[in-house]
Amino acid sequence: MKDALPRSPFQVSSMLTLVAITLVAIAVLLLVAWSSARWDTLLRDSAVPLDRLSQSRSFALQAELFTERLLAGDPGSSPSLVQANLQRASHAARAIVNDTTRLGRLEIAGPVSPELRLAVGEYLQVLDDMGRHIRARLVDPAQTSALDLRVMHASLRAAGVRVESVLLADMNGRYAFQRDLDRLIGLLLTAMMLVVIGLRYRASVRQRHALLRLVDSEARLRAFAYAMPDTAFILDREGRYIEVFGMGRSLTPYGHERMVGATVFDYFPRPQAENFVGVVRDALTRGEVVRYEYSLRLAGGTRWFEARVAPVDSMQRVVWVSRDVTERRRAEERIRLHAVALEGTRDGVMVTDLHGRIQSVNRAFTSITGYSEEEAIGKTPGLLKSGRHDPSFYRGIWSALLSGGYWQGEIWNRRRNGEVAPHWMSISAVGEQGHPYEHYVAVFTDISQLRQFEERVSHLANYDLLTDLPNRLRMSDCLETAIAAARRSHTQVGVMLVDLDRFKNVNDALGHALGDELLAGVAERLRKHLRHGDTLGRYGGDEFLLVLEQLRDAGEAAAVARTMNSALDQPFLMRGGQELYIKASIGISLYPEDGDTAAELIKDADAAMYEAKRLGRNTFRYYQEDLTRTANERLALESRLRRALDESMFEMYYQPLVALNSGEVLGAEALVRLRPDGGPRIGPADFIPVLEESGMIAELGRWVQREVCRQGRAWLDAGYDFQLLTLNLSAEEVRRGGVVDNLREVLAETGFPAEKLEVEITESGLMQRGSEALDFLYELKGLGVRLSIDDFGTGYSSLSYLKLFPVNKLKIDRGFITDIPEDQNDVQLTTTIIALARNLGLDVLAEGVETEAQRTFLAEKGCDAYQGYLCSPPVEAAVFQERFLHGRR
Ligand SMILES: Nc1nc2c(ncn2[C@@H]2O[C@H](COP(=O)(O)OP(=O)(O)OP(=O)(O)O)[C@@H](O)[C@H]2O)c(=O)[nH]1
Repeated sequence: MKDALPRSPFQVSSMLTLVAITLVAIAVLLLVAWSSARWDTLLRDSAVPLDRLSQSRSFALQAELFTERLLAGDPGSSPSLVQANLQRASHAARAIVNDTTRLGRLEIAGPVSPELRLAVGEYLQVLDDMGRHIRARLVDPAQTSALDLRVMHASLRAAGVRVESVLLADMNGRYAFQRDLDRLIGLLLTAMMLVVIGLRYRASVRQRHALLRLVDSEARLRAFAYAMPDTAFILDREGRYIEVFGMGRSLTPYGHERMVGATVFDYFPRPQAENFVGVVRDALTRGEVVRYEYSLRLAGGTRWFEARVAPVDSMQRVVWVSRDVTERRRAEERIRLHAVALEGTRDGVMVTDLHGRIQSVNRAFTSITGYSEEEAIGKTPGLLKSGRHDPSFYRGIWSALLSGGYWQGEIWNRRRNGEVAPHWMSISAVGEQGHPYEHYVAVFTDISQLRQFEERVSHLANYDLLTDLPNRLRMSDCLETAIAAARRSHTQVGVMLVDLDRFKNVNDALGHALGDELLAGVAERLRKHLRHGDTLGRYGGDEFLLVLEQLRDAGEAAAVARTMNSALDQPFLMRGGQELYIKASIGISLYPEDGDTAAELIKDADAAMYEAKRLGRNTFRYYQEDLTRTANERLALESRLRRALDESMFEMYYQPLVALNSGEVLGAEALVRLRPDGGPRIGPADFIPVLEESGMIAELGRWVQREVCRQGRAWLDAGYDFQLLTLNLSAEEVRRGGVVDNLREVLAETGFPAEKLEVEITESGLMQRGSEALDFLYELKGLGVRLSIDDFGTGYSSLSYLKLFPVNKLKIDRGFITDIPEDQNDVQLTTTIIALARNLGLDVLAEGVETEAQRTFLAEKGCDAYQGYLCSPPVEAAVFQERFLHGRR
């Protein structure tokens, strides 16, 4: 599109000047025309009166002449002719002031001045006198002589001269204005000439300036064109180089001076040259700038150019500005390759601004995290928070980025589907060189598989392939750790080496494969019998190592050894259907007695194991001989108790509970005893701890509850009434759970009234369970049974707890009663416990009352009831019934 140029102020003023000059010229021409017309008029106005005057004088002279000729007798003259001439002379003189004469279309009617009118009047006067003189001469020539006529004529001439001078004076006046007018016109013409000359001069000066500016501008443009970094050509439509500009011309393969005049066909292969000419013609045809990209083979290799081809319409030429875009194309290519690489990489990439807002993510980000680009952009990386790291972890990342601009490490992220996975992440702060940071770029890899692999490798390094048990290396570490922990907590660690007996025979007889299967079976069996917190490993060959932590005493290790031995009692069923039996010999060593390093303890256990082998296998041995003996005794007791449980060798004894004020037997405390079985006598104080440690206590507890309720029901059914039967719950029994359920079941089954059953729990047992005890007691209480706290005073009851416990009774431990009333401390304590119970609204019963003095003391202090030898020791049910229930039927 061609734009109309706006008019410059210079053009506008030039035009105004031209118009003004034209108007002035027209005015001057009009003035000239007017002046010339006036000149005509003036000349005519001046000539006509003079002419009339001259006619008048001429007619007067004629009249005079005809008079003389008539007098002289000339027949050609006559009086009428004289008269006619006189009249004509008079008429002509009058016409000077009165007559209007027409000259063509112009009417000459000069203004008549009074001076003229006066002069003409005088002239007519003289003419009249002359006419009279002439007529008088004609009548009487003697009277009036020719001289008279001559004199008259002279008067007439003088009057005529006066008229003439007036006329000339008039004319002079008129000529003065006309001359002024002519001078004015002359001045105007001169001024106009000067203005025109001035304008012409100014125009020529301007033209010169414009030319200079043009030259200057062209020089600038040329300098600019030469200095520009691009290459520019002016080409005609045939592809001929008209001019070459620009610094970039050095990039042209040919010296540009040489190029001018040549055509593109001289330098480029025909197809390419034709393309160039095509572009030139396209630009010319379309009349607009055409863009065109092309490449040239130059000395340094192929280079790319981007051309803008602009038509110069009027000349049928184009300006071809060509820029070397090789670097840009390479940069673009690099960017494209980077983008492709970024999109193609398996690493997740996330770019955030400095506030942590995600601005861009790649494809791998989406595949690793499950979040699409749209979902991620604008959010913060908090999107991926797994909850596995505490705030200080993230603070650490930020402080590393802010101080060093870089962080690298493992981070757990959450996928969109909620899965949590470990990622190895590097975060770098990035920005243009020399500028502050603008973005953070986080690159991360999902290392779940690597972790799994590492775990697998670590598993392989630490675990045995066949049995999947920790291997020797791992077990040594594990033992070291256990020793360190035991050292801190002052507890014992048991080390047990389990070596299969005659395993070689299995291999030899049945083959290695079956041996392997058996080994795996043994590992599985031993693992099943592990206690919580113990660790089993394969130490090598057919040897297993067991680390027992938090060991209370040596006996506990023996119990475990027995469990392991008996775990192998059952045959192993092989895949092939064979049943195999295998036994093991076990060596035990203890930390800290036998050593305080893993190596030492294992060596000791090994020695003990060889001892067990030597003693006939399928047994265990401590590293220290006497420990083995004690353990054996303990094991013997355990098996005796086991048998007693299995064969119902336990029985219940009942000790009466007596009201202190009335002496009435209120009921009995049921106490378990072991029936004589041929072995040494053994009381509850000895067997209850063993039962507790071996876990048999729960079984015994269940039996006791059932037996007491059964007996109570039987007595009630037989018509013996009593207030209550109490039974004991061991703290271990409570810990193992199931008491409430069992009791509920027993009460329901036996039909024994819950309100007649009292459950005693030791104070220390309750305290061990802390706040859980409260829940337990309420559950128990919910059954409707009574609750009492046994051995009160021996623990460290918190009063606040005591207030909360839903108990009915406190039982004062026998230890406080024995020395009453002699021991003042005991007296004081017992008195306080009784007062405390009263204050809390609880019943109070004293155990172990053996003397009357004790009974009296307790009665005085307000104790409710007692039990003890003063009334009766615990007795068999039948005896109790006989002695204390009979009278109650
Ligand atoms: N199948 C199988 N056998 C193994 C493996 N590791 C060790 N053994 C074999 O286990 C046997 C261990 O023998 P020993 O413990 O020395 O002797 P033993 O026959 O068990 O007899 P005692 O230990 O003295 O009761 C050797 O025959 C070893 O070859 C294993 O991974 N697979």
